[in-house]
Amino acid sequence: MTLLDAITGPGDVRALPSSALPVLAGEIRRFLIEQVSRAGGHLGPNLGAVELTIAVHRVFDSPHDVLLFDTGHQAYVHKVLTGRAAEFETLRRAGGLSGYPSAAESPHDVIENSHASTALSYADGVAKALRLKGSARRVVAIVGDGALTGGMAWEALNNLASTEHPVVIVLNDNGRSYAPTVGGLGAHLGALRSGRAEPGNLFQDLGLAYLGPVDGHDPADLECALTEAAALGRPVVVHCVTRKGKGYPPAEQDQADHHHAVSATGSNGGRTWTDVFGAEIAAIGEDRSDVVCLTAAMQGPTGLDAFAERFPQRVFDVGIAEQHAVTSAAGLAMAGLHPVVAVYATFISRAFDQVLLDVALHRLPVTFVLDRAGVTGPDGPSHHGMWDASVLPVVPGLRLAAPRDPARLRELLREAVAVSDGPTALRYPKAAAGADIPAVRRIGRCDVLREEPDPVGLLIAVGPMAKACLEAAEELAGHGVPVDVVDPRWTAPLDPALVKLAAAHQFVLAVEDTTATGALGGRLAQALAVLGAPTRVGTFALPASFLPHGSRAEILRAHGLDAAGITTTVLKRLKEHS
Ligand SMILES: Cc1ncc(C[n+]2csc(CCOP(=O)(O)OP(=O)(O)O)c2C)c(N)n1
Ligand SMILES: CC(=O)[C@@H](O)[C@H](O)COP(=O)(O)O
Ligand SMILES: [Mg+2]
Repeated sequence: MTLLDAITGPGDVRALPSSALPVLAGEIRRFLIEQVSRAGGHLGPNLGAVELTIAVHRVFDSPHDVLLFDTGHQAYVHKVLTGRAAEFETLRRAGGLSGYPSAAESPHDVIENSHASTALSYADGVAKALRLKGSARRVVAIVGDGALTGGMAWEALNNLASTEHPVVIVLNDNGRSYAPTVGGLGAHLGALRSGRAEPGNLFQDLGLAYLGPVDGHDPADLECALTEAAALGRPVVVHCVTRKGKGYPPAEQDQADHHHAVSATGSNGGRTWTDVFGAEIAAIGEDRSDVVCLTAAMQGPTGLDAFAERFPQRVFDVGIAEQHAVTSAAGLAMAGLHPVVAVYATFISRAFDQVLLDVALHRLPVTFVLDRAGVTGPDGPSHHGMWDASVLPVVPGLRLAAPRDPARLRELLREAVAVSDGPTALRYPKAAAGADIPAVRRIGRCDVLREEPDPVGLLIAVGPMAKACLEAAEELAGHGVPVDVVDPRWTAPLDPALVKLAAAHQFVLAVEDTTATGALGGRLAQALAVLGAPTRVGTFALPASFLPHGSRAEILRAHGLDAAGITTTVLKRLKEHS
């Protein structure tokens, strides 16, 4: 029986003698390495948070005290210490443990959103409420150095600094996001870590108490500092210095790669959309010296490494700061360049105002490349890229494209960076990019992929849905239901040629890897209604809800967005209207 076997909750962690803590930490590391290497997930961040999380649970009393994990990818140790070790076999799998805190799993879990830089704002709000309710519960925010590069974090610190709220800010400083933390803050934290804080202390200058730097892998140091912080009764930063991947040499030596380890079964193989983008943007960089790229602390994951290697002066990592990235891109465009902002689709939501009023209002040539669009998979509801294709079409002058295959990604990316009078955006999923799908002919901006002599309907295959739509069309032909298939390529604004093509069919179904609200199908239906066309238009997309984690294929299949589901839906809807 190991110490870990006996941990059913934080009470068991607090009951351990200090002498047992290094043994427990070692057991937890071995457990994480085994579990995460098999299932995939955030190995490096969690190996770095072992002692820190043990200390937090020994000094504070969750769930009476409120523990707020920023981003939440480093909460595996928290899950182990709150009685969920036995469920780790199911980590990030459909129906199993989430890779982030989940209130449905435990009363110890609070923030479910995996978007960084939010924990201090939650802490500010929770602390204000507890104060008004006369509660003595304490509030603890565990925040990474990378998350501190997000603007929200400083909006919250600005507020917290003017209060006497007992908020303990555990700064988990390993000096990195994926890559080393950038900017003046990265340098300042480095100076504080080394004790060379000649320019003073940013946190103290704001009016916050500061304790540190503390060895984030020394249980006694950590408990002493957290106990002192808890007794202060005012907002305090406990600056813990940790190492990402601690205790596992491969993760310590290649910290970026082990930030998010792929499962032992490996990825689904094959060239990904990100690979295709990465090669093409580097080629474009050769042809267009005005093209520059921006990343929000995710140069590698968004495929910009090749461009950065070739053009180091033309790629800008702004930290986890998507809002700043977009408006800085607006500045770059105002000064005559063509910026490409590469972010995951889910994170562009954070910068909608900047896209709308800092870029589009000025009709600036900024191109947004939205990776991980649509159903993302194991990262769960706040990582699915399900809202960009609904919100971006309301931006006046913005053109949105969805490539169906590698050739179209290259083609549409070049079309996008050739636009000089407004913003453009491309979106593609976290998946193998598959083979090229040739067009029969082009109408307007659309590619006709299949054309029947006497079709009963039209499938509008948006982006990566093309393959499943063509397979469905083949199945439908076997049922004596011939349908045409068209790929719009540019999904917003609506192509008049697409509207005209749809008006020529009795039945049209738009198949989309995005939430149904605001999708292309709805906008097409409105346009056809204005024309008075008799066409029946349907949208076949994801529900307007938060989808749990699982594999991309499982989730798409569950919502009928595979060939079989599309076939069934077409037959069902044709029958309803017969
Ligand atoms: C708004 C937002 N942008 C990007 C990401 C992707 N992301 C996940 S973890 C991470 C790095 C976080 O660094 P840090 O806060 O220092 O935590 P660490 O992994 O070092 O423990 C990033 C950029 C995110 N989760 N949220
Ligand atoms: C927590 C976070 O936002 C990232 O680490 C994300 O989990 C990475 O996902 P990918 O594996 O799709 O790059
Ligand atoms: Mg970090």
